[in-house]
Amino acid sequence: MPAVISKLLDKTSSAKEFLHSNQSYLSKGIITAVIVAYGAKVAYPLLENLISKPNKQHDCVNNNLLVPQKGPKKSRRNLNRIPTLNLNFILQFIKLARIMIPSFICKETILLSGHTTFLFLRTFLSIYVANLEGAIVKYIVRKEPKNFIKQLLKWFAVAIPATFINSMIKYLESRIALGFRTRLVEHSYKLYFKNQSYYRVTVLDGRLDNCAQRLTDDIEIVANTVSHLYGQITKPLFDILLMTIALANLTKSRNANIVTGPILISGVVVVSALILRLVSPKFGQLVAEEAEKKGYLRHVHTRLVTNSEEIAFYGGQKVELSHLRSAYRILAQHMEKMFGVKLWFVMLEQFLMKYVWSGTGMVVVSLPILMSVKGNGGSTGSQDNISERTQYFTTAKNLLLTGSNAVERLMSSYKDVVELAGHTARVANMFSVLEEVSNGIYHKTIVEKKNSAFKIDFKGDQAIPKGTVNFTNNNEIDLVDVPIVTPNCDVVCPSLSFQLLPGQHLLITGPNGCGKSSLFRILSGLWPIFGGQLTTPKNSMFYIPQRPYMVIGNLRDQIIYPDTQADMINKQVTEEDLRRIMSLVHLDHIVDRDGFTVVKDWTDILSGGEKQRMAVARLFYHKPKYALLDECTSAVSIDVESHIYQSAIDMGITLLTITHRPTLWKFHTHILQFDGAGAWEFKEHNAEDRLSLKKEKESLMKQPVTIARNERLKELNRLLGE
Ligand SMILES: Nc1ncnc2c1ncn2[C@@H]1O[C@H](COP(=O)(O)OP(=O)(O)OP(=O)(O)O)[C@@H](O)[C@H]1O
Repeated sequence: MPAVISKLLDKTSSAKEFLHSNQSYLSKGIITAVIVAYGAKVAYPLLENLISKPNKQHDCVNNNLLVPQKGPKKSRRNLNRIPTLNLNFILQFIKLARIMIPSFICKETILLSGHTTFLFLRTFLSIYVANLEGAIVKYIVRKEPKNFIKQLLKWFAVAIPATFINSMIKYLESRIALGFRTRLVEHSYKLYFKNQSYYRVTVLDGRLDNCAQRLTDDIEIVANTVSHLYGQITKPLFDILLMTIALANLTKSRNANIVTGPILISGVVVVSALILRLVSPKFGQLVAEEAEKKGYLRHVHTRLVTNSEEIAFYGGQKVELSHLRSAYRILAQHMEKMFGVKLWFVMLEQFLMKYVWSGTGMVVVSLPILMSVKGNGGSTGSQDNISERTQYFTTAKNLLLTGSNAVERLMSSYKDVVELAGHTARVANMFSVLEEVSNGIYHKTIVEKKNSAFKIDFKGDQAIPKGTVNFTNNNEIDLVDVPIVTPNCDVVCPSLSFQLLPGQHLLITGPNGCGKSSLFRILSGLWPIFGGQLTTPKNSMFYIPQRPYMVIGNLRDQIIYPDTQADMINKQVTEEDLRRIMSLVHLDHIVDRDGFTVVKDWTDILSGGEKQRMAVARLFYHKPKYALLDECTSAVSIDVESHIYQSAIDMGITLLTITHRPTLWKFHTHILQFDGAGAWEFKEHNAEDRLSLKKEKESLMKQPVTIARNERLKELNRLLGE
């Protein structure tokens, strides 16, 4: 608008005179109007959203987010809101702000104070430069080269603090963003690792679609945007405030009491702000959807990397590529849609802010001229008067320009705030879900099973784990009527009871999917129990899966995991001890080859059998009371396997073994046999008996097929767990 005013004034000297006499009314009017307009712009949507009812569209948005179809009211309310500027956003933002700025005096507040000071200084500098430019123009008009050079040198001198202040503003903005991010990351890690939430949130709960995306990208965007918005909003506010004061001082002596212009400008700005508000796309929702789609694409990539060898063996690249393409296409289509709606919104914004406002400025400037009595203010005055007026005009124009830019920045930051709402919603939802999960509250889409022998209690869609878990120092495992229930509330076994004492080695058999590994998950406390009573020794169980996990680090780290080197030293375990353990599992050649300290990608460089033996080395290092062995030696040769089992028993470790290998029977004293239909049998086991059953089965297999033979074979299979 000031540019237009300037052009207009350049063209007509009478207009120059007019501005000279009416600057006060014009500048004050414009500034007041834009402040009013901005206030209306911000306040209107806030009020509107505070009183608005939830949108119907919510359900379909959140179906993508794996939100429970029939979730409890509180969580549904939180997750089903379209992220936008409303009360929910304010509450979520306050929650995050308290994490980002934990106390009145902390690193972040010190950085923010510094940032604010530099923003304030920057505004002062703008006023100083505006005055300086006015003086430069004055001396040009007066043709006074000496004074001109003096002012020009001042102008150059100002460049030094100006560049310093500008750089400091950018530097502090980045530092604040990093500070906020660190606080949010620390908080999220605390929640993510509390009570194994990282496992529970994916397996037992269904509310967070892609935690990794929220933990990384969303947190980063929230921190950066908040830090950026702080400057983006504070600086224009300072600009408007100080420019208004400067302009008021500048035009003090020329006050005019005309109100038509300010009213007209205020009206136009308020109406254009309302139009923009009315047609503004739901940026918060759009960015939340974009983040979700980006998260899915990342998830597909991660799966490909994790399972690259299996995929390569299968030659599954065609299918994987199609998954990746489809995930990318969904993201790209969404972004195209976003760019589309942004395009016409930005067009409208530019049209209203730049052209409608400037047009109104022209009208306001021309009104008093058109309405003034001929002959008034038409004189050109002396050379000095002209140069003074030119200086005055240049300064006022610069101040107006800065002020109007500030208003434009403020108004366009509304869009950023709405986009921030999208990311804030994702991060705040993640925090509340993690908090609930770490406290044992899970929500998942569950179809209630009516005809199960065990009845799960539901509150809404939330299954209530009613069983009790006692931790004991007696080293016994005792289950009384404990059902095996999956996270989807499938009852695999309605009631299981057995007691095991140290030295009683248990063999667990049964068909696939009958609940053998689930029993381990229950014994380890990963899955909640829905009934009965479980007594288990505390911190005395060590689980080894069929596909062992290799940790980042060197060979020593693989053996002692999850201990650290410091723990190992505390336990007075030496590298010599580790070497002995490695030779027990026949892995001494790896120690000779790689040593204990070389960091390698052990998942890739060790064979399947070596990885399993490494996991057993871990068991031997920790020497727990109980070992939960889930087909953990299926890739190990039978002779080494027998040697490993004997060593474990010799170390005093009590074994609970899931295996399909009959060669391992002899190492166990008890057997738990599931039939796959919910029934089970727990009894003492005699290795001799099993051997004779096995022999009987082998001889039956050689006999001709009869009904009696088949029936007996079935029975033998049941007894042998095959
Ligand atoms: N995270 C999970 N969410 C939902 N259901 C699960 C989950 N993990 C396992 N299940 C289900 O629980 C049932 C028992 O699984 P479990 O892993 O205990 O079987 P298993 O007896 O160890 O079988 P296998 O011999 O094949 O390893 C299966 O039907 C399985 O699909």
